Amino acid sequence: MDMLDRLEQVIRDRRQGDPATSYVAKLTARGRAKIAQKVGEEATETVIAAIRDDRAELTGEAADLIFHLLVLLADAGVTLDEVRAELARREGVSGIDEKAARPRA
Ligand SMILES: N=c1c2ncn([C@@H]3O[C@H](COP(=O)(O)OP(=O)(O)OP(=O)(O)O)[C@@H](O)[C@H]3O)c2ncn1[C@@H]1O[C@H](COP(=O)(O)O)[C@@H](O)[C@H]1O
Repeated sequence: MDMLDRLEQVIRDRRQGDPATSYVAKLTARGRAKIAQKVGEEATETVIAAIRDDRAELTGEAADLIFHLLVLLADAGVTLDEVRAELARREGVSGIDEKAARPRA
């Protein structure tokens, strides 16, 4: 089990926790739109750090982005293994295009 798998498990465990003591529980209680908004904010901060060429800031913002994306995926019931399977599928797609990259329903 790698770091991301462990974090995914912690997020699953904390979702129904006490919002007073758990950030995951607090953000989850605010609803899907708020979680998605946070992902958008963290993505923007990641982009800004990359454009500024600030390596340390980019690393921190990337961690924030991945964490919030995992919270969003958990809320939507999408697992990291499903995302891995999609990426693995694309490994076999030559000259990937938008249609080929889109997950199959
Ligand atoms: N990786 C993280 C992680 N990264 C960032 N954050 C929190 O994300 C929040 C982001 O701060 P912001 O100012 O953007 O958000 P905010 O203060 O809620 O303000 P709003 O914009 O939402 O109104 C901070 O409170 C950070 O502490 C995280 N909180 C938790 N984790 C992991 O999740 C696990 C479970 O956390 P709890 O649910 O708190 O137990 C922890 O053990 C960590 O491994």
